[in-house]
Amino acid sequence: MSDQSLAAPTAPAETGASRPLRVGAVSISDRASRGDYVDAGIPAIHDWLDSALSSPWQLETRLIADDRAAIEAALIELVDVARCDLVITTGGTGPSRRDVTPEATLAIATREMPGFGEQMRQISLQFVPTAILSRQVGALRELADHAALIINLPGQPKAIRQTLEGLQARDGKAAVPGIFAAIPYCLDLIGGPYIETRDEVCAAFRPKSARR
Ligand SMILES: Nc1ncnc2c1ncn2[C@@H]1O[C@H](COP(=O)(O)OP(=O)(O)OP(=O)(O)O)[C@@H](O)[C@H]1O
Ligand SMILES: Nc1nc2c(c(=O)[nH]1)N[C@H]1C(S)=C(S)[C@@H](COP(=O)(O)O)O[C@H]1N2
Repeated sequence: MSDQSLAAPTAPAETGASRPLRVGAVSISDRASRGDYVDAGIPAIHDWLDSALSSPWQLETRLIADDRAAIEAALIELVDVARCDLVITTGGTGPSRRDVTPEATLAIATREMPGFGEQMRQISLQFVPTAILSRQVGALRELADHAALIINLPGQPKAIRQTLEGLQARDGKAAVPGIFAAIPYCLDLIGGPYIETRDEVCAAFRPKSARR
């Protein structure tokens, strides 16, 4: 975890109530980044956000190799320079030697948000027994005047929708809620824009007192 002095603990985060959500999408794959196959990670993140978000948003994308320094640099640039509110990574969360996305994320983060990793593994276990192999984390990077939530998704492109959206039961209710249901309120709390979702894809949950 990076030096806590990055965040000024008493400083209010930048208020972003009425601007578009800025999202960073980072696909981390040795083979996709050198062109062995076409990257499917960024399109999957884009398409899911497009289906789920009803309020305005913008996307900044990066395709990089499983290289810790490159991942850290991309995350820092997306938060500090591009001023993303939310950064979604895909790939590099497993146990292979080249999988270093969680280490890079925690190295540039100010605080971990353990619920995201826990919930994503719970969701993924409904789809694949190897879900326990993902070391994915969620974390905040907090600057004096801006903050972002960073979440790691597995590299398998199908996992992107599964973890963000969760699993619907036959009655249409969420059998296992996707992690995105908690993201709008998390963004409220860290000073990001107030975002809205399409209930049929992802019903955002906010306490009554936080609804507008
Ligand atoms: N960015 C991507 N675009 C398309 N398919 C991908 C991508 N990342 C992973 N996959 C697919 O998901 C599978 C599992 O992903 P995993 O992250 O374990 O790949 P990997 O073995 O680490 O290799 P690499 O980092 O070169 O993608 C891959 O074998 C590939 O079929
Ligand atoms: N939803 C979902 N989660 C998943 C998977 C998947 O196919 N779907 N693959 C698992 C596997 S096989 C691995 S090794 C880990 C890490 O994958 P990564 O290195 O591509 O991030 O994610 C796990 N989580």
